[in-house]
Formats: sequence, structure tokens, C-alpha cells
Amino acid sequence: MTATLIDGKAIAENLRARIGASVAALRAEHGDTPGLAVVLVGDNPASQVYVRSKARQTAEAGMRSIEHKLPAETTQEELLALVARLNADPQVDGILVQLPLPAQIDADRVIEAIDPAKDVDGFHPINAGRLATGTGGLVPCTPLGCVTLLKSVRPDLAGLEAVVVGRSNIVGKPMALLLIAESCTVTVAHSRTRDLAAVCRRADILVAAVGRPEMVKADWIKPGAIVIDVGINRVAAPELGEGKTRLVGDVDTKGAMATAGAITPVPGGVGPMTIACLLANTLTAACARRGWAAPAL
Ligand SMILES: Nc1nc2c(c(=O)[nH]1)N[C@@H](CN(C=O)c1ccc(C(=O)N[C@@H](CCC(=O)O)C(=O)O)cc1)CN2
Repeated sequence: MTATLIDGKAIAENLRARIGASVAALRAEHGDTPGLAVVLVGDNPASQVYVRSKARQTAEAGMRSIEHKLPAETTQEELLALVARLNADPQVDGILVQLPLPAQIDADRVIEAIDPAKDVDGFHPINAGRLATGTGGLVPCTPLGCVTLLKSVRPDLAGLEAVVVGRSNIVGKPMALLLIAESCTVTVAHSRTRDLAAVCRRADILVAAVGRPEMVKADWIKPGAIVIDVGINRVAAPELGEGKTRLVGDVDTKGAMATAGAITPVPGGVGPMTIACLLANTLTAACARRGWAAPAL
């Protein structure tokens, strides 16, 4: 068997086009457009790339992009003061503080300071609680994108056995909650799970979000399973030349292709969906705040 590759890049492009069309319709109806503020602290090269992509794709979708770039030595108080200003700004519908933050800043305190109605990352405890209780709210972008990718190959997930490897607040836990909402039977596995390979082999849906390059091997995968690889790991690639690197996921994709039914590649799988879902969340937040009818995406 050779697995179907789930083309996250194409699915994300399609979602962004639909968001752009909805934004244009809302602008025609209301004479205004949603605004997303992205805050970058410091000079982490990967974060700089992600923030640039977020700003470009926000503008391409017809929304206002507001960028705040702060030096690496920014204090927690300075960052909290900026968040307070963005909370109070009626032109700002979404606020995202790029992670990771420098060591002197407590990320949890910053996330808790964001107005939950503008928390387009869905990381605020109020939004996490709403997801846990199934009472709406803004949902973290990466898991939201993973569900869209899953449904692109299997529209009805009810009754399937799902294993999520990883228990982070940003991916693992919300992913498990979204799968429960889809009526899957969900196991959350992690570094202390006994016989992780055997647990993974039970999965009809396997989500790998551990941040360990190619940890999930072909013989951990049930034949025909849908594999969602959330990992984005940069590793040395001497075969490409001295000092060169390449991106790999948390799954040994080449090996897994022979066993899985469908799999997301890295790059070009989950990553592009993260930003597309951020734009979707910004549109959702803007409609809710402004009392506009939310378009079906
Ligand atoms: N506040 C947040 N910080 C971070 C988040 C987040 O959702 N909110 N997630 C990650 C980084 N991230 C978005 O911020 C992100 C990561 C990867 C991609 C992506 O499209 N990756 C490409 C490959 C890109 C490359 O060549 O490096 C892919 O997988 O195809 C988008 C967004 C941590 N921080």
C-alpha cells in the first residue's frame, strides 16, 4: 500500500481563498475589514519567518495586518502594556503573540492578559475551558487545521480510535478535545507512556506532536491509518552539502508511506494550515465582536 499524501498547502490555499472572498463581501456590506495584530519579541529566525508569512497572508486575504516587533530585551511589563493597548483598540480584532518568548517573559501571564474575544491563537484559559466544555470560543489554529486535514480524507470521524502523541497546551490537549467532539475514542500518549509503539498501533487516526525528528516509525502504524504529522524539525542534511539542513516531521514519512492509508507531509502538511486557520479565527473574532453574521467557510 502507498499512502495518500494529504496536501496541506493546497487545502490551506483553498481555505485562504474562501476567507478572502468572505472578507471582500463583509467589506462591501459594512465598509470595514478585520484587523490582526501580531507581536514578535526578539530575533528568533524561525519566528521571524512565521510572522512575515502571517502578515503577508493577512494582507492577501484583504484584512488589516498590524505588526509589532519588539527587541529581545523587552520586559514583561512592556509587553503587557502593549497587549493592554491592543485589547483597547477597536480596530484590532485579533491579537497573537508569537511563541516562544524570551526567557525573562512569562508566556502564560501574557496569554492570560489577552482579551479572550481577541485571542485568535485560542490559548487563553477561557477559550481552553470553552473547548473543554464544548461551549464555543476560539480554537488553537494547529489542531483546528489538523481536523480539516483529517476530514479531507475521512469526512465522518465518529467511532474511530484516535491516538494523540504529545500533551502540550498548544497542540496535544486541544487536539484530543477536538477529536472527542468528533466522537472519536481518544488516547493521549506522551514520553512516559508505556509501550508507545503498541498504543500507536491501535490508532485509526494517529497525530504526532512531540517535536522529536522521525520518532514514529512505520511499524508503529496500523495498516490504513490516517497519520497527521505536526512536527517541524530542522535536521542536518550533509547529503545536500556542507552545513545544509532540511525539515522533517515527527514521523518517519518514507517508512510510514508503506503502511498508512493517508499521511501529511512535512513540509506542506499541517504547517500551512496553522496560518490559514489563524486567518479563519481572525474573521470569526471580528464577526463576533462587531455583530456581523459569520460566513460559513
Ligand atoms: N503564537 C503562536 N506561536 C507559535 C505557533 C502558533 O500557532 N501561535 N505555532 C508555531 C509556529 N507557527 C506559527 O506561528 C508555524 C509553524 C510552521 C508553519 C509552516 O507553514 N511551516 C511550513 C514549513 C516552513 C519552513 O520552511 O520553515 C510547513 O510545514 O510546510 C507555519 C506556522 C510556534 N509558535
